[in-house]
Amino acid sequence: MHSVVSLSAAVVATLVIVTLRARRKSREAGFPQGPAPLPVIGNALEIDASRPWLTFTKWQATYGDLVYCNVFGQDVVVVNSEKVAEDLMDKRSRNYSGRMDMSSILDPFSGAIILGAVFDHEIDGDPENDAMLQTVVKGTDYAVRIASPDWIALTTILPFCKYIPTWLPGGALNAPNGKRIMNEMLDIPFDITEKRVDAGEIGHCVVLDAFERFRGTTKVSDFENIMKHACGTAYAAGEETTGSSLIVFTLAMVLHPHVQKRAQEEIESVVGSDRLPDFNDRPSLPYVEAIFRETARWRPIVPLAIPHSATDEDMYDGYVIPKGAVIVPNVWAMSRNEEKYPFPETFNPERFLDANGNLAEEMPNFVFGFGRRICPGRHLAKNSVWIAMAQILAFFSIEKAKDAFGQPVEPNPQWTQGVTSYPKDFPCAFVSRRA
Ligand code: HEM
Repeated sequence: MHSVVSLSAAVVATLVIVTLRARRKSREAGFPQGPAPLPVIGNALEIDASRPWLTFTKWQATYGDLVYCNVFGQDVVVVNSEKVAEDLMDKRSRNYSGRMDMSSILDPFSGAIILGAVFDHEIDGDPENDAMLQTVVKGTDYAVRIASPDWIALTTILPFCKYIPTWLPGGALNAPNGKRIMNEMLDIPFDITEKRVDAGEIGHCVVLDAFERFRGTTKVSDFENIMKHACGTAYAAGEETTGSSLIVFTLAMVLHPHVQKRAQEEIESVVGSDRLPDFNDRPSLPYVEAIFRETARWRPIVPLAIPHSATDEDMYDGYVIPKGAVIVPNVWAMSRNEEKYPFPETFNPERFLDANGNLAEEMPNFVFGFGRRICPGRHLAKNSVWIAMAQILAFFSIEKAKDAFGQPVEPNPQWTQGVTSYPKDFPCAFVSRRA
């Protein structure tokens, strides 16, 4: 008994000493403040693997806008405010535009949008039998799953999990199988589109534009490979984010019928009910615009953006940012800035308007990231999400679903976990407002 107690005491004492040393080391190195790391694993156990932005936002109260932590030996610097994010990632973009060495995971997120815009592809008939759609959906689904924080954490600790055969439980994310899925996502849409380009059957789209400008020239080396990656990632990045924004919007409308009603009244007074709103109406629909902005702020769909990395060591505000550190823009914390957005948990489009109902507060552009890595699809997203919202509001009322007794069902959705965060399926009803 005695020796067990002494052994435990020795282990505890050793852990305390190593922890204190690790903390002293990071203080001496001049890193920003942060929680004390444990040996080897650093702060990994303290971070909520499924919603890390909540942990980082909690740390902001204790350590401020720039927080240092360590995850399995990797330096991580979390940026919790828009100002610091702009100072580092916009003004010193050259140093903070690297990505972690995770390109096989993240590349699928660094692309453009929707099959129509990229490939001039129309989904004809049954989506289940649309080869292009099915290939990219499968690829995107795989990419989203392997980029989730809990899968990354698990495979960092137990790398063999990536190789569990597909026929065993847990084998759905088998890496060689995933590679095949991802290759198909790159090859199949491109091959289909190339044939249509050659047959002169294709309308204006990203691929046609690139073919006209670069095919057969020396301006781009390895044209086919670059095009495949650009187009494959295009769908992944565009579809997931645009769709997620509309799901958040749907939830907000179900939960806030008075907001929806005011938007519909605005549309009716400006557009009437004989046609749908279009882009020319946008400046005359400030309340719809405010809903669009508040949706982006209320539940940012990419709560930690996509981490950057520091190319070289840097100094900021007296702190050292180590070379190679992962820089995490905590978009979630920025959206919870109470000075700018009082009662941030409340969905309140009026916060973007003045007393006369005119737009007064800018679009929360931080939801699109920073610096050289800022989302290149943001202009497209700002238009495609807005037009979808405006036309849905004009055509439908989004209401609570009713149960078997005709009683409204309160939505209480679960949220997806991963690079993007949005509500999983929840009951609601789209009721047509037009005969
Ligand atoms: C509401 C919709 C969208 C949101 C909230 C969003 C957000 C983001 C964010 C936060 C990043 C990371 C930026 C950073 O690292 O600082 C990003 C990257 C990216 N987004 Fe978007 N995005 C949206 C729509 C789109 C669309 C429609 C496209 C394509 C047409 C797109 C293409 C990309 C690409 C290619 C990157 C990677 C850029 C790079 O690594 O250099 N996004 N997006």
